Amino acid sequence: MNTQIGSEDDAMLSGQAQILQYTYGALDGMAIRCCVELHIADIINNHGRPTTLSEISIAIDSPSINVDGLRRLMKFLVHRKVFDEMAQSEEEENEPLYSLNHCSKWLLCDTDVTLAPLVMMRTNPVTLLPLHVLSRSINEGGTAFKAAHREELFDFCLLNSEFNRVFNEGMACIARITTYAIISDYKDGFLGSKGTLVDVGGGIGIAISEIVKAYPHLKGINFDLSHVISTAPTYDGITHVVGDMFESIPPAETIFIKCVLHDWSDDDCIKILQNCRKAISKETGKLMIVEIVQQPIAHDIFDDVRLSYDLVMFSHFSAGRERTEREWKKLLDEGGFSRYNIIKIPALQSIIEAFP
Ligand SMILES: C[S@@+](CC[C@H](N)C(=O)[O-])C[C@H]1O[C@@H](n2cnc3c(N)ncnc32)[C@H](O)[C@@H]1O
Ligand SMILES: COc1cc(O)c(CC=C(C)C)c(O)c1C(=O)/C=C/c1ccc(O)cc1
Repeated sequence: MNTQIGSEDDAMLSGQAQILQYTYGALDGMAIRCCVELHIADIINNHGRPTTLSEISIAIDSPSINVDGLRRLMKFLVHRKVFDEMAQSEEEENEPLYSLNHCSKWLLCDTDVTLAPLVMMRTNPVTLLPLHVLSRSINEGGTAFKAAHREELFDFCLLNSEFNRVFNEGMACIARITTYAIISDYKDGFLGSKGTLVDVGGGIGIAISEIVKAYPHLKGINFDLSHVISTAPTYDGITHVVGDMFESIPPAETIFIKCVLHDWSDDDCIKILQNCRKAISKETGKLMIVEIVQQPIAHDIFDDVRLSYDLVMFSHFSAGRERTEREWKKLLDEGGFSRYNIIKIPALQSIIEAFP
C-alpha cells in the first residue's frame, strides 16, 4: 500500500517536473537565438581553439557588454550540451574554455550549411505570436497566423519586406540541408531517371539546380508562380517555367515536389497529384515527393520535431498538415498512383517515390 502511495507521489513529482520543463522550454529556443544574434559560435570558430569568456566578450565588441549575463547564457547552453566546456587547469580562478561541438556547429552564421537562419525565423516574434492564439484558432477556426497578424502569411510577407527576408532565409537554409541529404542518399533514384526533371513549386530553384549540378544527365525545369520565378536567378541546365500546378504541370519523365503538398488540404493535394500524373508517362514516369512522414511509433531522432511541424503547419495554414504513411497512401491512390516506396534519408523528411 505504502509502495503504491510512494509511486503515485513519484509520478506526480515527475509530472510536475515535466510541465515545468515544457513551460520553460521556450527559453531553449530563445537562448539559441541569443547565441546566433551574438555570433558566439562564429567567434569560437574564428579563434581556431577553445575560447575563454573574456575572449568571447572582447570579440562581441560592445562598450556596455554584460559579462555576467554572457557567463550565465554560456552556463545554460553548456548544460543543454550546445557548447562544450573544459577547465583550463586545476586553479579555480582560471576561466573555463568553451568549444564547438556537433550541435553548436549548426549555429555558425558564416557558412553555407547552417541552421542559424531557421533559428532566426522560428524564434522571430512574428512567427511566435500565432502560438499565443492557438486556442482561438481551435475555438473559432481560421489560422492562428491570421488571428495574430490580421493577414494570412502570404499577404503578410508581401507587406513586410524585413520579415519576408527572414522567412525566406529560414526556408532556404532548411531546403539546402534537405537537398544535400537527398543528393547524397538517393543516388540510384536520380541515376535511374533520365530526361526531364520538373520541380513543382520549386521556389527560386535552389533544390533543382543542386540536383542537376550533381546529376548533369538530367534536364531541369523549375516550375512556380510568376511572382516567384521573376526573382529566381539563372542556373546552368535549368529552365524556369511559370505556371499554376492546379491548372497543368509541364510534361516530364520525373516530377520532384518538395515541401509543397504539406501546405494544402487533401482535396487540393489530390488535384495537384492528378496533374502530376497527367504530366508523366504511364509506363516510365515517376513522382518523387519529399515530405515529412509522421510515424505512429518511435522511429528516429526527428520524431519530436516532426510532430511539432504539424502544429507549425496548423498555426500557419488552415489546410496545411504533416501526414502519416496511411494518409499519403490514400492521397496517392486518389491522385492516380498505384504503388509507392518510402525511402528514408538522413533528414526530417523522407522521399516517397510513386508510380502510375
Ligand atoms: C513551401 S514552398 C516550397 C518551396 C520549395 N519546394 C522548397 O522545398 O523549398 C511552396 C512553393 O509552392 C509554390 N506554389 C504555391 N502555389 C503554387 C501553384 N498554384 N503553382 C505552382 N507553384 C505554387 C510557392 O510559390 C512556393 O514556392
Ligand atoms: C511556415 O511555413 C513553413 C515552415 C517551414 O519550416 C517549412 C519547412 C518544412 C520542413 C522542414 C518540414 C515549410 O515548408 C513551410 C511552408 O511550407 C511554407 C509555405 C508558404 C510560405 C509562404 C507563403 O506565402 C506560402 C506558403
